[in-house]
Amino acid sequence: MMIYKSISTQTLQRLPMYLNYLKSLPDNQILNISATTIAEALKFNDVQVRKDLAIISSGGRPKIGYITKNLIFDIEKFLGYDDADSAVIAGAGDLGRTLLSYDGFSKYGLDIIAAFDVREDIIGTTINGKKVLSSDKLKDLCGRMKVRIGIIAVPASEAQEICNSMVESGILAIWNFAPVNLNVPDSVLVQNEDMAFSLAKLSKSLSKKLCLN
Ligand SMILES: NC(=O)c1ccc[n+]([C@@H]2O[C@H](COP(=O)([O-])OP(=O)(O)OC[C@H]3O[C@@H](n4cnc5c(N)ncnc54)[C@H](O)[C@@H]3O)[C@@H](O)[C@H]2O)c1
Repeated sequence: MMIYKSISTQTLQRLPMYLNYLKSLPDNQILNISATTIAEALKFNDVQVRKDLAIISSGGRPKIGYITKNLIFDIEKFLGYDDADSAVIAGAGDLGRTLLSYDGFSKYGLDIIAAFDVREDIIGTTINGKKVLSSDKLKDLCGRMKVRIGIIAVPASEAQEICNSMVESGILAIWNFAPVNLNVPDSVLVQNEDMAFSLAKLSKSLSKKLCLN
């Protein structure tokens, strides 16, 4: 069994890119792949790629590289994509509906089984085959179905309360899109998602670039 060393956020962010690239290769045509080839394809530094891959896979061989399908397996295993986790979404508004409509999450081991909302006109509807249930049912359903991931797409004012219900139901990880800092016990993981932050970074980089020109 591979014992993983600790991993930086930057490495963690690069792993899905390696995975996407490897999965984009034609089936059964590229049996072995080197860190250098991956680095060239993604325009990354090859020393960096070699270091990243060495953390999550022991399959690299000098001059041969990695067996492609084994490397895909090792990255998926490290990222937990090999074992689908059930998830629910709180809030089936604009963002919640968009997330529910995206089928690609299953590739990342995320199986969204239902959504919860408070609006009578939305409750009982189905979005992309997923039922929207009343928010009152969240605790009971998540507890019974042993749901591990909760996605928060409710207004900021409602986010902490819905987060509390998720934690009480046994949810272990929260993907939070609401612009609030959630209070959770240490045992619960929270990943905050903020497009405004990414946009601010982009806009700052753009103004720096324009100043240099
Ligand atoms: N992270 C990002 O980059 C990003 C991008 C867009 C929106 N957001 C945030 O995501 C959240 C949702 O945005 P939206 O545009 O979909 O809003 P929206 O108003 O379209 O949808 C919110 C939904 O939550 C429901 N809701 C309200 N209280 C609830 C509760 N207690 N339980 C369950 N459902 C409840 C509402 O009925 C509504 O359907 C907001 O907090 C918004 O700020 C974040």
